[in-house]
Amino acid sequence: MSPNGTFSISKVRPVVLSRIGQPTKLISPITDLNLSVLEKSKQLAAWTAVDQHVKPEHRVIGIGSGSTVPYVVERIVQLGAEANAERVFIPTGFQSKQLIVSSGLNLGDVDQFPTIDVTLDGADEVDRELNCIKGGGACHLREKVLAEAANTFILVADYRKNVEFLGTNFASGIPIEVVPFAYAKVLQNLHHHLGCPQASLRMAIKKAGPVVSDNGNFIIDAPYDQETMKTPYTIMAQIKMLTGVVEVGVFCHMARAAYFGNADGTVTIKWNDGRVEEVAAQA
Ligand SMILES: O=C(CO)[C@H](O)[C@H](O)COP(=O)(O)O
Repeated sequence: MSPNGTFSISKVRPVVLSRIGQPTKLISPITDLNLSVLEKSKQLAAWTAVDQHVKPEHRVIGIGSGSTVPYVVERIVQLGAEANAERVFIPTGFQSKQLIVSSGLNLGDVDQFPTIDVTLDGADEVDRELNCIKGGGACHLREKVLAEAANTFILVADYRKNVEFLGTNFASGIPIEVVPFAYAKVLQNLHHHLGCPQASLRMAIKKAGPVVSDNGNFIIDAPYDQETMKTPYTIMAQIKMLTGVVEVGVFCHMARAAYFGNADGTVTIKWNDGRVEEVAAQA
């Protein structure tokens, strides 16, 4: 890695190391010299996940949202026009729809294809049991539908998202999509009945007023203490029961594996059976 934070190697011999350090399988070489360490880690996670989970026989593929997912699409495009000709790609929102279309891939929707072979998506944070926070980009309603519709749901993220307990680095809280007219009532419930006095309506940056989701709804961010976040299913279920809530950005027991690109060029893979693998590219 160069002092300015970019990878300075033009090509490396790719090797996958298992947990006990034995080479097991080849992965993608590092070839792009211009990406920052953070971007490279996202790319490594995404490419490795595509290489391991997008199978030749897969026909319906879910594409998630965020800044890591473009590398998923980049890798899928590299599989070639012939490999992708018979496939249809299902987006989780406006961003991934644009990505699919601009990449020349076939676009579908989940109402046409309610069963998906594999969905690959980003995450705001993932804990040791593969529970995750999603919705930093306000797409978690469609993301959860595509995660549930998928036979295999895979998370891709950079090293900052790999945590023991949710809420460690992602401090803004649990994203909650609510129907607009109910937002004040949901906030009141969170403040007074669900132990979250800091819950607030997410405001837009380059627009006056609140963030509006792709579904025309508002987003509330609800930060909870670490003790609460140690049992994310409980708080997720309680929030979901509030009338006016459309979806909660906590996904429990859904992912088969999470791929985290690391700053040193390795990838950590956490599996839903508790295994943890280290995948390394060696010069
Ligand atoms: O949940 C999401 C959007 O609602 C994204 O998947 C999440 O925010 C991760 O994004 P990034 O890859 O940019 O870190």
